[in-house]
Amino acid sequence: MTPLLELRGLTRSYGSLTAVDSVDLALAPGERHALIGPNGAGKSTLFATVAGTLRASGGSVLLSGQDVTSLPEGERARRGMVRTYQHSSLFLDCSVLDNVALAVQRVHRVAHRCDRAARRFRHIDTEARRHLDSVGLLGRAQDMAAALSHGERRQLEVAMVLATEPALVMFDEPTAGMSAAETERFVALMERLPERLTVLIVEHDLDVVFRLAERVTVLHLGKVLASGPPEAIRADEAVQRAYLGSARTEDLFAEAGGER
Ligand SMILES: Nc1ncnc2c1ncn2[C@@H]1O[C@H](COP(=O)(O)OP(=O)(O)OP(=O)(O)O)[C@@H](O)[C@H]1O
Repeated sequence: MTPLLELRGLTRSYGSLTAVDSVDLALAPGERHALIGPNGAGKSTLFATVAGTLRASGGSVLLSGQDVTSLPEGERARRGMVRTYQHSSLFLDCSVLDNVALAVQRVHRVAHRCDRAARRFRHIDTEARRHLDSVGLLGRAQDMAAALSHGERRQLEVAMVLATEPALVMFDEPTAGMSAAETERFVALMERLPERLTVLIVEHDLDVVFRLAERVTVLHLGKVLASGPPEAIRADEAVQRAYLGSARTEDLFAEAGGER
């Protein structure tokens, strides 16, 4: 089967520093894949290079077998590869519903403005409400986005991503800054995402990673140190050594062998 996402020798340098070094990776359609690694391992750089936010210095990125390496981020998004940002990308002075309507409009290629005209087409309104419902925010549809809590804003961003009808969604540390309750709600939302969606997630909270991911890739010094199912990653001695001395070592092994 053709991988939904494939990286072949993907490399990104900053001057003489090779932050991402010849990374090979393949995600099957519908796979939930997490990218982890100690601080400075190259996760953010790899993520941005895959999304097209950063240019690759070498190697290639293939989406459903098509080489997208030379395409800018917007064109990759139009082809179904959508990323989230650590900082919010919402229109805070628009309603919650209008934020999603704008995302739906982009898919239907209708000119977008944050006012009532954004929803003058019934199908856009219906679609936007459906996506809001799927993330549990339909009850907040008429509120301003600015009135949402941090966790709710992240839920709204998921609705906006879903509205673009992506094949691959790349989440950049989605639970950063969330309370425990918000994280719990967010993980439940991620677990309810449509099965056909392929997900790549960079996440520092290893508890979240081990709950959501079917496969985990560990980066260390820009290279793939290990890639496999969560249980194998936890048991991997090279991974344990890479995390040694990091505050996250405990997270990595806290649940080893335990049930979730
Ligand atoms: N814009 C930049 N210019 C120069 N070096 C950079 C730049 N961005 C990152 N680096 C370096 O590249 C390496 C990888 O950094 P990157 O941020 O990708 O790692 P990371 O795994 O995401 O780290 P963290 O978990 O701390 O966010 C590090 O050595 C970092 O100092």
